[in-house]
Amino acid sequence: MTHEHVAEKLYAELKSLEQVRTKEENVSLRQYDAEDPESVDSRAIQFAGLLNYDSLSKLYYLHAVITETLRLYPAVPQDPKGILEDDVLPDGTKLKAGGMVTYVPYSMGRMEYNWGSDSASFNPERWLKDGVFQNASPFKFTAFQGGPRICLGKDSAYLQMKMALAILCRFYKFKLVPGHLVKYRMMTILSMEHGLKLTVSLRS
Ligand code: HEM
Repeated sequence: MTHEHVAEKLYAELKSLEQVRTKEENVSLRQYDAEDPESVDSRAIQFAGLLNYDSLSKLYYLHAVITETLRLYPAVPQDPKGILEDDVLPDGTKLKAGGMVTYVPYSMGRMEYNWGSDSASFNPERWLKDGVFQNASPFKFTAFQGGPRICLGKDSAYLQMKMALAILCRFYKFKLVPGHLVKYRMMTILSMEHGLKLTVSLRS
């Protein structure tokens, strides 16, 4: 299923970055205009110059799109643990040494109990309140695990994903090749059975 309205909303958010460029930034970016100011390379370099920790942290819709993607398609879909000693979980479940216990972000991200009746829908808006991103507990949104062993690279991962996606979604449109079968393979890392075939076209 395509979500063209999401791509257009994201594009609008990214375009708005260009309007808040300061005088100083315009001056420092001018050097790239010299050769061919209209080439996509030149414009992408200029745009990349607008991306920094502060500007990226205000891209709430982009943050919501990434988080909603990881809710439905967590990079680590299931996370098993070996049991070293007999133990009892807070709900009374008894664990035996030598066994395994697994939490499953793929299923937890789709539970109506957690996400409501539209849990299966891709809806970035669920993460926004008055346009501002609202975090969920890491025990509800478990793509990065929670507690003392939570992913140490979470912020770094968001920064990298936001940087790459901001440039790609500002300059290109992506369309799924008609008839291409999108199928996931559940492994330690969620991967795609047949890859993801897309047509890429340049935005103006
Ligand atoms: C979308 C990207 C990422 C996802 C979904 C993700 C997810 C996770 C998950 C689920 C765990 C827990 C694994 C376990 O049960 O032991 C984990 C641990 C960890 N991640 Fe990530 N990760 C991502 C990117 C990164 C990046 C970019 C870095 C480094 C810059 C990183 C560094 C770590 C480290 C060091 C741990 C081990 C923490 C510990 O056991 O104390 N991760 N990550």
